[in-house]
Amino acid sequence: MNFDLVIIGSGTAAMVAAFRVRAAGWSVAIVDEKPFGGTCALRGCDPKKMLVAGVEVVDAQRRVQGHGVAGKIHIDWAELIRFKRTFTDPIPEKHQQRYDDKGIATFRSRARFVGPNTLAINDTEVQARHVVIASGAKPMHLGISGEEHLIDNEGFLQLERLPDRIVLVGGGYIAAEFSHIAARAGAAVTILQRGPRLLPQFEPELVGWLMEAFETIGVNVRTNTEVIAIEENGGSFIVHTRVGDESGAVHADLVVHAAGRTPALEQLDLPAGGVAAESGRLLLNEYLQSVSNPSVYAAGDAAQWGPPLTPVSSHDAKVVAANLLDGNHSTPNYAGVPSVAFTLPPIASVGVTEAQAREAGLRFQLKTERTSDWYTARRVAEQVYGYKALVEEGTGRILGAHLVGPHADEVINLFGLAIRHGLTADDLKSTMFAYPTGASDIGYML
Ligand SMILES: Cc1cc2nc3c(=O)[nH]c(=O)nc-3n(C[C@H](O)[C@H](O)[C@H](O)COP(=O)(O)OP(=O)(O)OC[C@H]3O[C@@H](n4cnc5c(N)ncnc54)[C@H](O)[C@@H]3O)c2cc1C
Ligand SMILES: NC(=O)c1ccc[n+]([C@@H]2O[C@H](COP(=O)([O-])OP(=O)(O)OC[C@H]3O[C@@H](n4cnc5c(N)ncnc54)[C@H](O)[C@@H]3O)[C@@H](O)[C@H]2O)c1
Repeated sequence: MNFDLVIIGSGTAAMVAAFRVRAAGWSVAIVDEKPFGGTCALRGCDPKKMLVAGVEVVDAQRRVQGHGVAGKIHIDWAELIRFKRTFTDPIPEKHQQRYDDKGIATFRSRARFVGPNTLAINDTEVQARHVVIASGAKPMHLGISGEEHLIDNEGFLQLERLPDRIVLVGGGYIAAEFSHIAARAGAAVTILQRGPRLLPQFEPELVGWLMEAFETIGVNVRTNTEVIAIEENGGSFIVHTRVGDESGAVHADLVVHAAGRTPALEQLDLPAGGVAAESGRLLLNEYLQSVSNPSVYAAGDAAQWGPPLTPVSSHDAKVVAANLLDGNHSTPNYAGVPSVAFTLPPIASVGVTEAQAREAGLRFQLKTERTSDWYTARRVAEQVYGYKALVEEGTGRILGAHLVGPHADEVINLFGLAIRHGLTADDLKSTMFAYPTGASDIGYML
């Protein structure tokens, strides 16, 4: 079998690249060992946010108690998971149908290199003029005893029953988001974070304000706490920890991996394809092309050239498709990529942080404030609301914006637009945003 292009993976990066290259008339094949759809649609962003939709109601109910709304509601976990499945279950077949309609060949199998332009798929050797590695990321290997007891994001999002005691190992995006879901659904949740604070990707002050929300819902957050072993104990688990020189233990019915993800390259037999990698990362040039095998490109979480986020996977795929079709000319541009952790309320960030701006020697004006008394927060009885904004001296361009509170997940996109397209603080201030909306606060943040 021969193809102009074989794409390893069927997530966002693979799908976007496949459609673009196929539209130009190339023969294209997609190969994934899991059902088609990838992490975001099946095991990440989308199913997670369907669970968030349920617990948002519980959160709103808590906030407005005593403000004209009475009565208690609760999460029926099994029903919430069924609701999620109304979205996720049909996806693989829908994607298969789309590939069939466009004449893209599909393989449900693991792929590995057996030569620079040859892949082993289903025990068949497939020749590929080009290969795109869009194999995504997988939970990092922790190298601790009892690691096999961890479930990952896929397992958590499929739980038919919510266990009573849940431990999340790690303190980044997944721990923050899953803890907010599980605690509001009734579980006792503990986060064990090796680092000194939760969500190190976000501004420390804003994370500090958000910690009140973790306290309110009873999430037990332990920082500077490294998980060193997981022991099975008659159907439940003992999670062994180290805090400085002290050791400790936490009992749990479920232990979830939230300790980082790394490019999924192990199974690909990269040396057989002459594809260079170092410390678990592909060696790529600025066109997202392998430095050692020019037939091979990479996109999305597998490339990890930009932040491991869905819009980045899509952007990378467009860059790679353009380079495949018209020769190397397109390079990724990650300016203004917003990032949100979907806690309740959400925390969001785009552009440089204050620490990055100082380190880079940028000249900027900084405005930061906790704004629990602003109308946007008071209207929904939310205490956690605040921002930090960095505006470049001289040009007035927005360098960074960081938000926590109601609508942060939507408003951050306007700052993203400003950063990506070089808009200034005056441009944003002179824009008439609908009132009263989250965006109508932007003028006061600058
Ligand atoms: C729990 C969770 C929540 C997330 N939430 C968000 C969010 O809210 N917003 C956001 O922007 N991002 C979010 N992300 C990140 C986002 O999901 C990823 O950045 C994105 O899905 C990556 O897409 P991709 O196409 O690069 O890879 P993937 O979608 O991961 O696709 C890779 C595919 O390759 C397949 N594969 C791997 N190796 C092989 C092989 N050897 N042979 C065959 N197939 C193989 C895998 O089975 C997989 O299906 C989240 C991630 C997780 C884990
Ligand atoms: N909303 C979103 O955009 C979203 C949501 C979920 C996941 N994601 C993506 O998925 C990736 C993975 O998410 P994640 O939360 O697993 O990783 P992360 O990198 O956000 O956080 C991992 C944390 O685990 C800690 N850790 C590592 N080993 C540990 C140990 N042995 N004991 C205790 N703590 C330990 C680290 O200190 C780190 O802070 C992220 O990089 C993100 O890009 C994005």
